[in-house]
Amino acid sequence: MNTSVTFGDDAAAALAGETAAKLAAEGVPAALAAGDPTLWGPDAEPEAAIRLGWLNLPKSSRELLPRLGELAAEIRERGLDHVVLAGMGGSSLAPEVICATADVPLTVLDTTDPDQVRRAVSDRLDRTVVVVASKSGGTIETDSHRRVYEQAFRDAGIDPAERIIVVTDPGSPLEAVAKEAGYRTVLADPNVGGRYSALSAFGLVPSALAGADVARLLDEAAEVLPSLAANEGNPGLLLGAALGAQALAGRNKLLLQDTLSDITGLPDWIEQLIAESTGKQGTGILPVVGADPTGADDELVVNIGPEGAFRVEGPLGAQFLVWEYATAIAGRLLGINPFDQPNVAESKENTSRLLAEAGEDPLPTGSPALVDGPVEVYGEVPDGAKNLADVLTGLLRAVPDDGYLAVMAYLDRWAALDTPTGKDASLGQTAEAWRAHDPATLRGLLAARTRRPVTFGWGPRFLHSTGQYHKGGPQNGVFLQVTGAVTEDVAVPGKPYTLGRLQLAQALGDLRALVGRGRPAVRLHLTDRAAGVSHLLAVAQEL
Ligand SMILES: O=P(O)(O)OC[C@H]1O[C@H](O)[C@H](O)[C@@H](O)[C@@H]1O
Repeated sequence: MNTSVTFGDDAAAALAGETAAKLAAEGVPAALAAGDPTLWGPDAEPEAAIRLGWLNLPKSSRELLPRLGELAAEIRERGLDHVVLAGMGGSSLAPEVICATADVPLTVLDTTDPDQVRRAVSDRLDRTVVVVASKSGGTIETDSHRRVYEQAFRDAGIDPAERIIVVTDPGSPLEAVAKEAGYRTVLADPNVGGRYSALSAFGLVPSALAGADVARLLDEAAEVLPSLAANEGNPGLLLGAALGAQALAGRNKLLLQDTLSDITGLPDWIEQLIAESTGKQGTGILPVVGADPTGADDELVVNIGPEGAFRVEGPLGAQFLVWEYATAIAGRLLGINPFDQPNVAESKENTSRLLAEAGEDPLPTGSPALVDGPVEVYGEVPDGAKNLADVLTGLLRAVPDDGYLAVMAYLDRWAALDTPTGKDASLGQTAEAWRAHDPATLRGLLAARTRRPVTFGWGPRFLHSTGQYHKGGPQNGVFLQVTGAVTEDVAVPGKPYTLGRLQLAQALGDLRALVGRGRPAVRLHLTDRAAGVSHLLAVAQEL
């Protein structure tokens, strides 16, 4: 199956073509194919030297296939048909797309929300196998999920060693834990960064266990691989040239559309790849998922699939590789290191500090600037703001001409599915009821009231994705956090914090990093989650 990049208009095609030709004249495709770490300048070289393994994965990951086949057969034989993946960012976004595209069920756990974690843990525990995936082996969310599941299995009289499978880098603290506990472990290629790991053990292990055809994925990637070494007919070069050159020309908001392709949810994966790779040193490309084009000057619309002017067509395995390649190329054009994420650590450190300093006391939330029904508003609100509508209007007004509004919801992603719909409700009515209670609906409501891009992220998931861009990219973002009261918390065995406390500390830690940069940022706290979401959406609707 062919992989192609198509441009809608002559100007866009010419810009991409000229830029690609220049890169080809500099020998970039051959150098990248040979794994040359000098392509991003001397500062990036040490990191690039250990981050180009993704170019070999279509071949090297084949070695994993027999083991994956065995593991999948084993869990099937033991009747374990509920696969849970605990992993953040690069350790879960690819399997989510792979499994959604293959239409096989996978429960992804990339949250600290107590309700959402409880929802997963109380679902078919007797038939559950948990893949604990972390490259560094030190990610706090994933560590917490492992601890919560270990406890839940023990409480149910199940030996965790029969149910937990670990994917990590050789030598990580998680590998040591797994060895000690007797967990089956698949070690990943350490020369591949998290967000470039779709075709590594991180992408393949959970997907294979869930029933996706991962051999086919590698075939699809292997088919496009030879073209990535070429100066002509190289879709990765052309896409990267387009993304980089367009961003340099000011079109640095990348609207990702998923229309009529056979692939489900690829924009969420691209979002992390592009935002974390390019959003640094005050520059970068902001991916915007789920938005309609507004025609603004800084907007670049790219479609996955056969629709639209500027589009990338090809099967999922090839798309992964082509977008990774394109991101590396765009990084070179933007003059940044596409393999590090220097500003992600800052929020993590703030979170740890907040937890350590508070001890057993409540976290330092401050007092609300105003209260509107079930919504408390924290942070700087516009002068004279009397209610939530004034606050939202103020935030929208604060977005600069070249900026964006980021909505970040630290809530249960699936809570809207609990909305009672009545047993005779049609599919359409049910979907409408869910939409009306889904915090993600806020994105569209606010986007309808501004010409600037509005992004939406679930916290803490986005901290491992667009969070890097928010803090490291151009400082023109305006930020709206939503947190919610916790009525039933989840303990993290062996740790002094609960999930609810960790979640709030993550929100406050990131807020601190944003406010510290002088960015307008407000936290809305829902004292009653369901009522708060309804109120928030009703107010946004009426703006
Ligand atoms: O796989 P892990 O080491 O647990 O990392 C998971 C994620 O967290 C980090 O914060 C990075 O910013 C991401 O790029 C990474 O994918």
